Amino acid sequence: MFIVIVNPVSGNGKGVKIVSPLEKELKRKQVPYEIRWTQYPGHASKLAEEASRRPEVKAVVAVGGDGTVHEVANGLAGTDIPLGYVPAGSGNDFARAHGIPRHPLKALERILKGEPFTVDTAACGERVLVNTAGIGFDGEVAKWVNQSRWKKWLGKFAYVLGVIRVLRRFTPRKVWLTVDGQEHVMDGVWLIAIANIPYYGGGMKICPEASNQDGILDICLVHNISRPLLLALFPRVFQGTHVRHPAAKMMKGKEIRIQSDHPMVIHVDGEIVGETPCKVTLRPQSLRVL
Ligand SMILES: Nc1ncnc2c1ncn2[C@@H]1O[C@H](COP(=O)(O)OP(=O)(O)OP(=O)(O)O)[C@@H](O)[C@H]1O
Repeated sequence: MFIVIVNPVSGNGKGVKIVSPLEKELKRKQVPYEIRWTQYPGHASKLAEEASRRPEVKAVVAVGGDGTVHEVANGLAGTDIPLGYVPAGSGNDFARAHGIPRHPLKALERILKGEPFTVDTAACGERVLVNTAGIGFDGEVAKWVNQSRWKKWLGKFAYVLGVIRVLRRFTPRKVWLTVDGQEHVMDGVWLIAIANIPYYGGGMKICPEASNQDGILDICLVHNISRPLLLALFPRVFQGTHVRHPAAKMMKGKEIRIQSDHPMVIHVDGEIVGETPCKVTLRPQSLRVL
């Protein structure tokens, strides 16, 4: 039995549109399935957790964007039930990182092949991080994008608009960053990204070396840079060449603690989860993916 969890608001309604061809294909292939529609933010986690307790369930398939993957993975991490993904969002960074086809039927074909592999996740408070967490400037951008009506019209380009908007008013902070027990005290910190995959915000390659199969988290901290220089540096994140700039400090670690002189907004996989202080801990090989 496949449980298909669909977020009807993802991708400006794309999630809804692709359900009918998916159902047609599942019926044609005589694959037993159930469709579950999410009714509110957070519902997908609950549905996935319930599904994971049913012995007849072989996999849970998320249909939506990275927010839906995040929620379904939160319900499945630590269990043996694999996560399948049919992309229907605007960013689709999880799909990009795993080479999951954009075409729904091709993505389904891959799921039905049934070749699961295991990936790392990380714990951030109560949440399981699958893709990337962003603290500070990134958190503010994610907050702006999630609340903005522009996402509906601009898709992933809403993140670019968000960067420009937030840049004008963001104040860099003093940060105490502890990576595997080693403390770094940094002034003028704009952002700290903690990555399990290279991308966030719809293809921005914030930590080009990040991999969810290497047993370590990648960190990109940007500090001591003026507003105009940060704006000039920004386009380089799409190629991942920002890492060569002296304002970008790249690190790796398994346990990361962050404190700041002022609360900084945190997003986990694009969802706002709170403010600093926070702790992110690697959970190696904790999620099965199809
Ligand atoms: N029925 C619902 N009504 C309102 N919001 C929902 C519902 N179901 C899920 N959500 C919320 O919708 C939000 C957006 O979902 P998701 O990230 O999957 O799509 P997206 O924003 O289009 O894609 P992406 O994150 O890849 O850009 C998530 O925060 C999720 O919690």
